[in-house]
Amino acid sequence: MNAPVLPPAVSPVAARGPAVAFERVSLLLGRTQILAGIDLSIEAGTVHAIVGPNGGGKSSLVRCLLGQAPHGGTVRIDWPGAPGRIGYVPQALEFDRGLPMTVMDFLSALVTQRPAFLPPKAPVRAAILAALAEVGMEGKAGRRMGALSGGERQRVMLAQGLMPAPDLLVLDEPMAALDEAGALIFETLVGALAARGTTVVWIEHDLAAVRRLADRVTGLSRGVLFDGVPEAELTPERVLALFSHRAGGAA
Ligand SMILES: Nc1ncnc2c1ncn2[C@@H]1O[C@H](COP(=O)(O)OP(=O)(O)OP(=O)(O)O)[C@@H](O)[C@H]1O
Repeated sequence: MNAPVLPPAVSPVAARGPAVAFERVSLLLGRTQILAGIDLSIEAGTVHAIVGPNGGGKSSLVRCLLGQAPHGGTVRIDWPGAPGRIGYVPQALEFDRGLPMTVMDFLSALVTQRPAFLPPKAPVRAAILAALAEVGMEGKAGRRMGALSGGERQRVMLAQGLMPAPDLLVLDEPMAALDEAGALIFETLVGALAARGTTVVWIEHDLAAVRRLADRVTGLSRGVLFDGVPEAELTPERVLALFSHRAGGAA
């Protein structure tokens, strides 16, 4: 029998995610200073939320973390042992309504090395179906990506971030298009990942969800405006100051 290609989406095996350190991180795009002097520590195995106004640099910060932006300063990912798996759920993506690609095609193209549109091998197919079930998308593997609703697409993106279970999970506004049931599924998944020691870096606008789920929260608007435990940091005054802060401007 072939060894399974992918472990279950969320395995109960104890694991520890990495710590992440941003040291004097800056990002200049054109003449705009997107990030300036970011010093930030994300502890291993914590759920760490990043909040802030539109354009404040949250997605840019995670692009620096993922090695996708030409930043200054240092980003360190300190793994407890050998480097583990990084999962990434990007901000909502649009798909052409006519795109002839099913949910199964899309996920198997992302998680296997096989040419797109070839049916995945049985263990991969089983892992994809399990991940879809975890995000409440059972029975929808044959649907076209272009025919999904925004929330369904978001659930598929979440499923791909879980395959296989990540040790570091980076989420960019994962709840944006989710309905109440989807938000509940998301919260349950984050709880399960936190319980297995995954480090979760989570960009979010829903501050109530951040209060419920996050161990720590950073307020970001070009620089770090606050950083700490949500109950202590998310005071009405801090939130008002953060969201009225004007980020960007010429360097
Ligand atoms: N490739 C780019 N070139 C120039 N400017 C960019 C580029 N990408 C992003 N920006 C600018 O960088 C700033 C920060 O964008 P970013 O997407 O990081 O913000 P954000 O905090 O994630 O915002 P939102 O909450 O709206 O998603 C914005 O002003 C944006 O216009």
